[in-house]
Amino acid sequence: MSLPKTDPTKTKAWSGLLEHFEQIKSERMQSWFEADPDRAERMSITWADFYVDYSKNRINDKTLSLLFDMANEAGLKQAIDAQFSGAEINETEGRAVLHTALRDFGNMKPEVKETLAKIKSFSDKVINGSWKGASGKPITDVVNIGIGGSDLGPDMICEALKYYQNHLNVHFISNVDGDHVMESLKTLDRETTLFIIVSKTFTTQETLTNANTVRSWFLETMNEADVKHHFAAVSTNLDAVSEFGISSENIFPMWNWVGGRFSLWSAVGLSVACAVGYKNFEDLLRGAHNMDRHFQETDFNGNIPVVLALISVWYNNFFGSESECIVPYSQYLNKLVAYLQQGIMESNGKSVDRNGEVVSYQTGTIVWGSTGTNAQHAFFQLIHQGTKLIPTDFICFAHSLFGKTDHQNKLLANCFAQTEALLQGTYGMEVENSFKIFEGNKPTNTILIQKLTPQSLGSLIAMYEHKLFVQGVIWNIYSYDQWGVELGKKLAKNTLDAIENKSTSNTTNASTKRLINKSF
Ligand SMILES: O=P(O)(O)OC[C@H]1O[C@H](O)[C@H](O)[C@@H](O)[C@@H]1O
Repeated sequence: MSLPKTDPTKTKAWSGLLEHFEQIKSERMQSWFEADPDRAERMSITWADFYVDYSKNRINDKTLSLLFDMANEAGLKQAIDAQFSGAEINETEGRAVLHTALRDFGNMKPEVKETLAKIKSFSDKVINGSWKGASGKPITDVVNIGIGGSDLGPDMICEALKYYQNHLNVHFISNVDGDHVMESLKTLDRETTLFIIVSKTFTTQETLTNANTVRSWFLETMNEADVKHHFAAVSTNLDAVSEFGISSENIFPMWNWVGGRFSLWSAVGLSVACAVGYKNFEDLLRGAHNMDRHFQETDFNGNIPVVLALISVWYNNFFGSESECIVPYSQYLNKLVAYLQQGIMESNGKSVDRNGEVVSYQTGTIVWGSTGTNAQHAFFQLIHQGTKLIPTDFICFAHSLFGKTDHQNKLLANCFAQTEALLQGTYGMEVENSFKIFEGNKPTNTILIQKLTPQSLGSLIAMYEHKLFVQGVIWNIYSYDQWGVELGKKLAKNTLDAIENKSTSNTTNASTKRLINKSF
């Protein structure tokens, strides 16, 4: 089983969409709402504790039907089956893509089960204090050292599930910036801190540099023999971890069939299990699995990731939208966008198709955003009155966690009101002058979830994972490699040699040469 290799622009549906776009590109959503009282009901999906309203989009039934035709012609069903079957759909790296297998409790690989049991026992001990530091004190602080997929996921989840957090403080050291490392260490007590080094490859320059610096700092007052009480690691490269000096009982495996940006469901989530307890970590995984099943089993027209992906393709490839915005109305989700940026942009930032040909159409969207209501007072002006069409996802929760009704009502009112303002603008209204005109007709999706729980959070993240996969399938690209990151890494190595040796004789570019010389 492999991924189909269909050029989307050669499908019948693509030609149909081009023609259809010309017919409806200037139509106003407002008039569709007025003409069709069932629009909101028809263009929404209720699933588990999710209500997804996609009616405020510049689509009609014909658009949807053509988009579904395109998905069929692109072989989306076959692609979904190929992914879940464990086929090597990451062909350029010769790997399967099975992050979904990490959360499939009914059908779990023995090595995954075993690792989950190890995560449970380790995190239980750290939380209940039976895991002792070298001097016999319980752990108070857990520090995750990793970058990219080995940092963004756990950091985002720990922040999102703060409400469920126990007494442990969690910290994240990611950037190779030494100031970041030293700032993070400033308040930590060596005797009560546990460091988890997370790196799929265990070759990442930033993580290894940071891990070495932290170990030297640790050894300023502690002994080599104490390391095993304070350092754990998560990696596929078990030899390199042992070489670093971490004892085997503190090593957690991960596997090549889990991409870094999809790895929070593996032992990469160890800091999450420590922060919120294993039960909540498992609930997160179960929530993701529920979304996996929805994605795998639901017809395209009721399938949340599929519908959201196709609508996004519609704006990207027909309206020419370059970016999309994500605005969660929950301060807990303030790291969600950074996390999704890696997932979405590292996956779909590709310009060669699955046949090895340079694409003739747009692929990966630029994803950006921040939490509401803060974003309203920052960049919303541009979405409302700027010249660009920026489809926006509004994510909100029906119930808050602390039950502050007054705040919650205002938070939701702002969220819903923004989608309406973007839809209506001042169209048909009398305004004093042209500066006060809001064009409106700006597309939004609203994802209303009952409550922020580990389970609903798991479902939400899995929703975006599947959405990006569907887009990659349609664009005929390989979403699961990331060759583009490699060149910069190579050049950084050469440049480091120049900086360290204070010599630019091997630096060819004049601008880089001057920059290096100015830094001495
Ligand atoms: O987990 P590591 O092997 O240290 O990799 C960390 C990160 O490295 C690179 O930047 C990759 O592009 C990312 O996908 C990965 O998450």
